[in-house]
Amino acid sequence: MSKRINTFFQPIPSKKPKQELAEKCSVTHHPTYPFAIRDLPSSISTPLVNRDSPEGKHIASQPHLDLLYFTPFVPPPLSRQLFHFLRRELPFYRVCYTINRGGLSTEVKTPRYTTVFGVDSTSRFATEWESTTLLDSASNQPAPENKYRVPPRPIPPCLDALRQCVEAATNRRGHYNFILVNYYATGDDSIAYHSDDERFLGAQPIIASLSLGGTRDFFLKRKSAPPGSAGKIPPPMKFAMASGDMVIMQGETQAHWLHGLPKRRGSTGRQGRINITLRRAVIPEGTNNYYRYNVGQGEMYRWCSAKGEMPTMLNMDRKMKCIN
Ligand SMILES: O=C(O)CCC(=O)C(=O)O
Ligand SMILES: [Fe+2]
Repeated sequence: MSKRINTFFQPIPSKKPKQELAEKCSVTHHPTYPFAIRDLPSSISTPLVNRDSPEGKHIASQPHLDLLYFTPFVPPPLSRQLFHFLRRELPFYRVCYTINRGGLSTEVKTPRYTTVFGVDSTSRFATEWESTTLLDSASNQPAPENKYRVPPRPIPPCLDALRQCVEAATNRRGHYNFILVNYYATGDDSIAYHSDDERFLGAQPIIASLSLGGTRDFFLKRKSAPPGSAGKIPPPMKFAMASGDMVIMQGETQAHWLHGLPKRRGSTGRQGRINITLRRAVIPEGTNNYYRYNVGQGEMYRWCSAKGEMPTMLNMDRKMKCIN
C-alpha cells in the first residue's frame, strides 16, 4: 500500500530570516552560502509532498547486486520543473585538484558541475539558521572551530524537501546527512566508473541517486568476476535514467560493483541533466572529502536564464552577478 508523503514530512526549521520576493518565493540565507537560495515555490512543493509515495522495483538479479529502481520517483512535469528550479537556484563549481600518481603530480579537471551540502553524523548544525556554529552530536557542545577544513553548508530547504521524500519512500527518516548535486551540461560531461564505498560512509553504504532533466545512460559493472563464472565478468548493466527516475544502491552493491555515466555524442547528450545523490557520512573525513571534491577552491558558477548558460562568476567574492 502506498502512503501519502505528507504524513511523513517534517516541517523545515523555520528559525531563519525569510525574505519575500516579488513572486512570493521565500529564500534561505546562510553565511556559508555564496548567495541566498530560494525555497521551493508551492507549485512544486505542494504536488511533491501530496503525491502518493511510489514503490521501487527491487533488482537483485546478479550476485551482490541490491537496487531499488523507481521509474519515476518524481513524475513529469514536476521533475522538469524541479530540474529548472535547481539548475537556476544552486551554486555550482567545476573543481580542479591535483593527485599524486607514482610520484608525478597530475591535475584533474572534474568533467561536470558539482555542489554539496551537509555534515557528517559527528556534528549537527545549530538550530539558529544564521549561525555557523556546529555542535558535537554526542556532547551537544560547540565543535572545535578547526574540526573541518572548510565550514560545512546546511542542506537548504529546497533540497531538504527531496531528502524527506526519499527517506519517506524507503522508511529511513533522518538517514541521509549529505546531498551531492552533479550537473551534466552536455554529453561531454560525465562521471567515470567508481564505487561510493569510502571508509567514511561506513559498511554497506546506501546511496540514493535521483535524475532530473535529460535522459542519460547509467551503467553498473562488476569489479571482478562473480563466483562460478569461470573468471568471466558479465557485460555492464545499462539504465536509461529519465527525468524523475531514481536508483537506490544498497547492501553489497558498492563493495562489488562500479557505476558511471559515460560521455555521449548527439542529441541525447545535448540536454542538461542534474543528478542528486543522498548519502550518510559517519566521520569528519567524509565532510572534508566532499567539500574538497565538490566545492573546491575555484570559481563559482550560477545558471543565467537570460543567457541560457552557466557563466562563471569570476570569483567576485563568490557572489552572484547574473540576476535570474
Ligand atoms: O550522475 C549519476 O547518475 C551518477 C553520479 C554518481 O555516481 C556520483 O555522484 O557518485
Ligand atoms: Fe557514484
